[in-house]
Amino acid sequence: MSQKTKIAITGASGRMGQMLIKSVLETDSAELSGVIERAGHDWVGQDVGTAMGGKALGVLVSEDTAQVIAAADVVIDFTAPCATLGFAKAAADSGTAHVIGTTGLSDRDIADLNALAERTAIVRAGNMSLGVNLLVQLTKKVAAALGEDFDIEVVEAHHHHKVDAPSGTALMLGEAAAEGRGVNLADVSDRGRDGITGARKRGDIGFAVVRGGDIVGEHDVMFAAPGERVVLRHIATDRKVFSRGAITAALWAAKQKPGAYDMMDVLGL
Ligand SMILES: NC(=O)C1=CN([C@@H]2O[C@H](COP(=O)(O)OP(=O)(O)OC[C@H]3O[C@@H](n4cnc5c(N)ncnc54)[C@H](O)[C@@H]3O)[C@@H](O)[C@H]2O)C=CC1
Ligand SMILES: O=C(O)C1=N[C@H](C(=O)O)C[C@H](O)C1
Repeated sequence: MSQKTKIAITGASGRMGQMLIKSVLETDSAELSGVIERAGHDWVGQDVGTAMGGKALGVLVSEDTAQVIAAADVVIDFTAPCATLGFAKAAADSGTAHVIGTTGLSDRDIADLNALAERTAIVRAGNMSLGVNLLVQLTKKVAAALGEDFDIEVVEAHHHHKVDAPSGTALMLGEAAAEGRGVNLADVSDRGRDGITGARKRGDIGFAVVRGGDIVGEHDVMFAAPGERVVLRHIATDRKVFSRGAITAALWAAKQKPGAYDMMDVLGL
């Protein structure tokens, strides 16, 4: 019988942390080897199953990042940028593969993660769902096919707890559109319209952000020309789509050499 992949989860009490724990438990080829929460959190020291309101799982919530990560084949991390960098250092030190869903990372954070990926496999994506990664590919193709007569706007909507904007997914879609057009997103990105902005600049890629209620995650890429519009849309209604993608990435990452990977590598898209 082949051995199960040992998976550790960070941010155990979070919206995604809890969803990821459930997804690991539903995966026959994986076992939950440990869970981490930030130091001083109420859940630390409790059985994670009972902390989540269910039956005991025999896994205690730990604040000992290095120990939990070293004991795992792969750590899945959907938390916050400052925490993710610390987890990545621990994962590189122990050679544990690292799947990162955290968004809001700065260019500097990403450069630091790429350096750490020389020591272990890191899979990072602003969205781990199959549908969004397909949408990224479609966006690149449509942007390459349509010229600058089509203004590109990325519109995203999320729940009122979300702390970063535009979403990681919106930025992935913007990057894909820019790549399809053969331009750098940084040169054409328009992220903050307010007041007398002047007319839209031809070739810009605009971003618009909605925050409200319990919206799981919705993304439109609009190509708007005089007389017609093409709209590519993804709507997530259940966080399971992200956690299932992350488990697929984790099982894949555990077998990879050190390197920086994304969901396109995992899914072969
Ligand atoms: N890539 C993807 O497919 C997806 C990414 N996300 C991203 O995942 C992240 C988390 O989202 P949610 O679960 O909704 O947030 P949340 O606020 O519900 O949970 C965040 C978790 O991180 C922990 N945490 C925060 N700061 C920490 C620190 N300094 N050290 C240790 N732990 C810390 C918190 O205690 C909490 O358990 C966000 O960046 C979000 O954008 C969310 C869904 C899908
Ligand atoms: O914070 C969220 O909830 C989500 N974050 C990711 C993002 O920033 O794109 C992915 C998903 O849309 C949900």
